[in-house]
Amino acid sequence: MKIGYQGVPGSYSETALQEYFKDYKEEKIEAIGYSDFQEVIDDLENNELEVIVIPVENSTTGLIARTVDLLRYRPIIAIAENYQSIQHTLWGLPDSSIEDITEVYSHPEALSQCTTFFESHPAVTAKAYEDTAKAAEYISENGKINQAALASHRAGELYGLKALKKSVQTESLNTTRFYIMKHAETVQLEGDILSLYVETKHESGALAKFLQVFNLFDCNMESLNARPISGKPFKYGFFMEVDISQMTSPFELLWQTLEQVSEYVRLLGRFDSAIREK
Ligand SMILES: O=C(O)C(=O)C[C@]1(C(=O)O)C=C[C@@H](O)C=C1
Repeated sequence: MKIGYQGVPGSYSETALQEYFKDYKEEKIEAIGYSDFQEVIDDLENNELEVIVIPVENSTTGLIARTVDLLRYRPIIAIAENYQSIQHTLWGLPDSSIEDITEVYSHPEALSQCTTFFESHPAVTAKAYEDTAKAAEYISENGKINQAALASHRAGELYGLKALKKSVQTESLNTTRFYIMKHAETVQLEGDILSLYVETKHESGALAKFLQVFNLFDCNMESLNARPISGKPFKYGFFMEVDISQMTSPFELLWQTLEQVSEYVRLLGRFDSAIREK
């Protein structure tokens, strides 16, 4: 089975993939790293890949808009979620020390999870890189004593680097949530959590009407995020997740009602919570 992720070996996405599929025995797993989220998602849509693992939310910085914005109009669907504790280590060359460091490379998301480190080290410049593990690889290959990377324990070890500081992230409980996604045609929908994206009608109370449906169907709202709609300045679409475990009506009825009160609604995922007690 071909599974796509963004990054190179040692990235957090690869770790999420390995952990989620660790007990999978049906066929051999081929993990394929991509440099770009758009390409990973395109290849799932084109059936070049069977599954993808992508980060969608972080406990420190919130919605990962770079990825979820790409999911809005595509026939792909999340069938599960996975949570990873993200503990960033500052990795340098074997003979460098933290006082030598003036440039720190990492994925933009990882850099933004470590703002207090940069505030307390004003001489250090944050440099955006494709992914955390690739940044570690770059430090190793570039051989400059003043450069370091923020990356996982596994990435630092894989690329032969020295840990200059552990747990650099601002929040000790820093956690990233990943979606495990498949092509919509190949999916059997089940699970208590619905992930959806909606654009409401342009009339007063339209969003309130949409949300009222969840109240009527005994669905518990878990999250709501507004994102700008491309090509429509200052118009917003909404990402939301709801828990339907208390719902007694058929799913189809809920869905028909949501379609009636929206301009556009797409199911982005249906799965069981990986952390909530049943
Ligand atoms: O660069 C990586 O290691 C990734 O897997 C990407 C990513 C992200 O996009 O959020 C994944 C988890 C962490 O939040 C930091 C970076």
